[in-house]
Amino acid sequence: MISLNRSSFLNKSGLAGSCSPFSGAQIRRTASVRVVALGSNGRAGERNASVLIENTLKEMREGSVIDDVDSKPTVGGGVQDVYGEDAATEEQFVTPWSLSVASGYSLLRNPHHNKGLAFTERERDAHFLRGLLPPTVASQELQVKKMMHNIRQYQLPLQKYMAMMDLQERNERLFYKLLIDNVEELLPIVYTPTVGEACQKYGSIFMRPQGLFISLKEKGKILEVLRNWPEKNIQVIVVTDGERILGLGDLGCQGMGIPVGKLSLYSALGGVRPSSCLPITIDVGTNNETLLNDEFYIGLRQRRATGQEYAELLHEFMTAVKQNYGEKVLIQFEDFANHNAFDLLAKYGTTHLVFNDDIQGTASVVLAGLVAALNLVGGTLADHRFLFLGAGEAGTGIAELIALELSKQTNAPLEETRKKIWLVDSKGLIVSSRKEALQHFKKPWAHEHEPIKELVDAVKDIKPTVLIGTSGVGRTFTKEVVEAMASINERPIILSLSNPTSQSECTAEEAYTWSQGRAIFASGSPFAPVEYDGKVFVPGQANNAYIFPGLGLGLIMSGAIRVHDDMLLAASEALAAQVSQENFAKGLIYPPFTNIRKISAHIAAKVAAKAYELGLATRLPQPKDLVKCAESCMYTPAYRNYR
Ligand SMILES: O=C([O-])CC(=O)C(=O)O
Ligand SMILES: [Mg+2]
Repeated sequence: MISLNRSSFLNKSGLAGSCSPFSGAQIRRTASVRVVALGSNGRAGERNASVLIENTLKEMREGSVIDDVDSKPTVGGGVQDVYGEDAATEEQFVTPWSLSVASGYSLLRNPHHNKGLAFTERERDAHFLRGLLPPTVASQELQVKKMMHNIRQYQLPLQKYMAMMDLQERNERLFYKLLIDNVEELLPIVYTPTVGEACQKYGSIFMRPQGLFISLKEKGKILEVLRNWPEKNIQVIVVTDGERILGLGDLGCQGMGIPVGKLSLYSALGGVRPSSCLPITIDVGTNNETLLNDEFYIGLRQRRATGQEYAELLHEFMTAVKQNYGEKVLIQFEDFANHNAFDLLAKYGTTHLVFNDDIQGTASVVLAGLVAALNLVGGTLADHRFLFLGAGEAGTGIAELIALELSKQTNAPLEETRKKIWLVDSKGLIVSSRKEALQHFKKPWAHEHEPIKELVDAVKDIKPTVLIGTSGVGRTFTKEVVEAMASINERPIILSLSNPTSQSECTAEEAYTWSQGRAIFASGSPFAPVEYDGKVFVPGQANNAYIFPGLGLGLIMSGAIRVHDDMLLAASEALAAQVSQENFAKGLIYPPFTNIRKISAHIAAKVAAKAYELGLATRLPQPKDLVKCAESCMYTPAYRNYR
């Protein structure tokens, strides 16, 4: 006997929260598929049932079940809850979708539906699970407690990472419950710094593939590859080509850890449903000799394709994504090398819903921190002078967003406000005499000045109030540099943004010690609190993880079709507004991650409001209360009850 256990039994309104973009007709049609399929489930109808199921699954895969139902506009953005699983409260029932042969075995092995020991007696009866589980029925809370206990036993962060990935592949809701309820503790595991180490060792620790791998071998077939992914309703893609993974450089195909990690934050921190998230790694080879010679390397064993070959593959990818998922799928570019990142953003920014997290997400989070820091140091943004070490994606991206904000605040042209911002790269201060030889994204920062080679001399000469590290090179904010900052400023603002921890320009301890406890410090990867001179200093984490989940949610829920710089400013403003007096009192310029879902809802609301204001939102009419809308859209990982 074959049973198709897949359906959506929704709450009465059939809405995924009060803001569902979902039409009733779609929902009825989806539900009826299940009724028909189960209706043919007797022995006599077995063959017919299996044909019907095949066809139904094929239809669902191709989207016709969901898409061709209604002449009215249907999905206008929003966080789709296609099967109503998240709309259902804990009291309401859903049916888990899984194809089984008179056994719940496949249900137990389906990470979207598996609840392990939390399957109730009733569910064990209804879903052929008897005997496949030991007799105990455990609550999700108890499972969380046990998992956290187990994870804390591991000595090495990488072991914790592997345990978390294993859980994600085994029981998705439990994974997200763990992550959401223990965000401060687990963020450094599923994200920076541990994810960096995981990418470096990805081939050796590789167990089950996560995400979609698109290599040069798939040229000409990318649309087919996308269709191999089991989920049809994708709303967010994070894509990397692995060439600049954090500050660790070219990790080729092993960069997959990054899109996987970023998207788990989309769901945990931003409430975007996991089934609508798609991690992708584009493998065009690697120039990393160590990996090319590593017998466990999982990617193409060739040097990187460049030029036309690269551009063609990327273009096929971008075209296929739009063709398969439509205009409103968000594509987040992540950890591309400078030479491709700026070009891809410029090329596809006008035709696709794209943003580059390293250029724009990082810029937004840093601007938020600087605006918040004004509460501690006083003055306006225009009263400050900014010096960067590192003039790549993050450096020039942040610089440009600061200049844009300054221009809006002071009505001065961008060319003028840029002059308050100075950048140092590996060859020294970026000045006009170097202009000809500079890469295009550095040219706007080539101001009139004598050449200066060393950072410390640039600090002494420019006298910045804010020093920002985006170099990808660890320990470059030396004692001399920090002391110079502290001799110029009562409260020097020092941001060491490079990731992971090994690449941070200085440690929290160094920043506080060398500035005699006067620095306002934040870093890209987390540092533990530091005790100095009998006082405890809590460093902030200036990481784009504050921004992209809320930004993405705002784009999706408004049905935005393009990302605009003003949305990044809106996100930044929303984040800065979430820093409380209590945080300031501790010297913090970012709120703690514990409240991140609330923060993301506020960011999403501001971003969506901006999308409506700019005429870039397609989900109409505009919901009245965007914060409520964002909150009601959010995925929650509590188990659903199965009928
Ligand atoms: O992933 C992170 O932690 C922040 C980021 O985008 C990067 O460093 O490339
Ligand atoms: Mg990145």
